Amino acid sequence: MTAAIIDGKAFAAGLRQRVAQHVARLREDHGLVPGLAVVLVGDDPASHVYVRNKGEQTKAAGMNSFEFRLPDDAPESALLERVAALNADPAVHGILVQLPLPKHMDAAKVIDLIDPAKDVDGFHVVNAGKLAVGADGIVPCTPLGCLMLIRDRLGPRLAGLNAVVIGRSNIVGKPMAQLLLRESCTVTVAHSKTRDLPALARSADILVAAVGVPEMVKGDWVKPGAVVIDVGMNRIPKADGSGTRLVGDVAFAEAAAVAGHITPVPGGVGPMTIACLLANTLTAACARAGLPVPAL
Ligand SMILES: Nc1nc2c(c(=O)[nH]1)N[C@@H](CN(C=O)c1ccc(C(=O)N[C@@H](CCC(=O)O)C(=O)O)cc1)CN2
Repeated sequence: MTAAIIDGKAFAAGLRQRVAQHVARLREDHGLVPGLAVVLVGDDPASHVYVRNKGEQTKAAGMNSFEFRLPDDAPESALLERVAALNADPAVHGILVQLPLPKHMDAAKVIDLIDPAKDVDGFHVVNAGKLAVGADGIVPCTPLGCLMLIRDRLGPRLAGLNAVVIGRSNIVGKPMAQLLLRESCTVTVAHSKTRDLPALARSADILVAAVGVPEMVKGDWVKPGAVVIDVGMNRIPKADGSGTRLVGDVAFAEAAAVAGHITPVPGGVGPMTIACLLANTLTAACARAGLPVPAL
């Protein structure tokens, strides 16, 4: 079997277009322009690229983009003050603090200060709690994007399928498991202490790898025909020593020989993250205005 490749880049482009159409209607019918504020602390080169892309894609969708930068050695209080000001700003519907933060800052404390209604990352405990109890809230972008890609391949009815999520982070693994549970999948969350992970992975109709270990999931971990979603983004040295290349948590060629559907890295889950951020910002703006939240 050779898996069908899930083109996250194309799917994300379609989602951004649908968001832009809703944004245009919101402006025409209600004079409302959603606004997204992104706060970047420090000099991490990858974060700078992600934040620039977020700004460009926000504007391309017809929304207002506000960007704030703080130096690497800024005190935590400066970031907390910025978040408090954005909470109070009526032009801002979504707030995102780019992670990772410098070591002297406590990400949990910063996220805790974000107004949950503006927490377009869906990382606040209020939004995590809403997801856990099945209430409407803001869902973290990467797992939301993964679910959209899974649904696109398997249809809306995932009930009864076995899903294995490798990784238990608050940002991806746990919300991914909650989303699949909400779809009535039978969900197992695996982690570094899981016994016989290859056998567990082989039981999965849906296998999500979000562990941060380059090419850890081998071909013989994959059930024939499974949907394999690779959230990993790992830079490893090229074989000829001429720089680095990006690989996922899945050994792509091996897994693609067995799976039914598989996301590549790059071009799979990654582009969905920013597209879902735009969708969450639209959702937050509609919710605050008391307007129906569009189905995307
Ligand atoms: N506050 C947040 N911080 C971070 C998040 C997040 O969702 N919220 N996620 C990541 C970074 N990230 C967005 O912020 C992000 C990462 C990767 C991509 C992407 O499109 N990746 C491409 C490859 C890019 C490359 O070549 O390096 C792909 O996979 O095709 C988008 C967004 C951590 N921080």
